[in-house]
Amino acid sequence: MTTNLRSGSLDAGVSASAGPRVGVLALQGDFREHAHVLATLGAEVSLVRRPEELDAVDGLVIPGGESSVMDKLARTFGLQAPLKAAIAAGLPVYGTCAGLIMLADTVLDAIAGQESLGGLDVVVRRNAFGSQNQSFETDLDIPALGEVPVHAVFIRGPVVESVGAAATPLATLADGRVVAVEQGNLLGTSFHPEITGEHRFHEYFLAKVRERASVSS
Ligand SMILES: NC(=O)CC[C@H](N)C(=O)O
Repeated sequence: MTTNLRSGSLDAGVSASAGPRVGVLALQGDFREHAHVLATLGAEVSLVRRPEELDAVDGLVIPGGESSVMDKLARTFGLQAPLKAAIAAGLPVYGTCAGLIMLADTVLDAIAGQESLGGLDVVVRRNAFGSQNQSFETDLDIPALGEVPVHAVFIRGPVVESVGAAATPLATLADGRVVAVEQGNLLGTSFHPEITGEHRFHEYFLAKVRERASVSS
């Protein structure tokens, strides 16, 4: 895939404007797709690979990808501790798929030594729906996002096996399994709105970012 994105900034093409400053963790995974959606919605988007790039944003998206790799790279790049500190300090963070795994307090079926950042009071199970060729799409009723169902694509996604007292389920499959959760400034989905043209999750997240940016400015 060709791209104009570089660390810490977004080149013309997906133009930045005076919207809220939102970073996308760009260690691995589909960070370009998130950057594109966020820029389309008017955010001032930057890619985050270094602690100082994290300091410069009012919100962060952790993309889909491979959580065990993202975890390793976060530690290698010295980002794990700053990310944990930012989450604890109330930075709005939205994680999709691997990003949800990164935000979960407890991860089942992790690889040996895999760590999450935590923050979301949930237990998630990796690869809960099977392998890549068992990927599927479905429509979800998500009242918090309006009456029109959300088209959701699952690609080796995690399921939220239990939701602790601090977190709230936002979406469930027909069989009752939880696939989207919220906790204060944290948002996580098992699926990938960034690849379906569905912008309501990003809009919902940007509202949190704007609110926090206005309170802390
Ligand atoms: N699409 C995805 O982000 C897949 C997540 C991946 N299975 C993981 O464990 O991180």
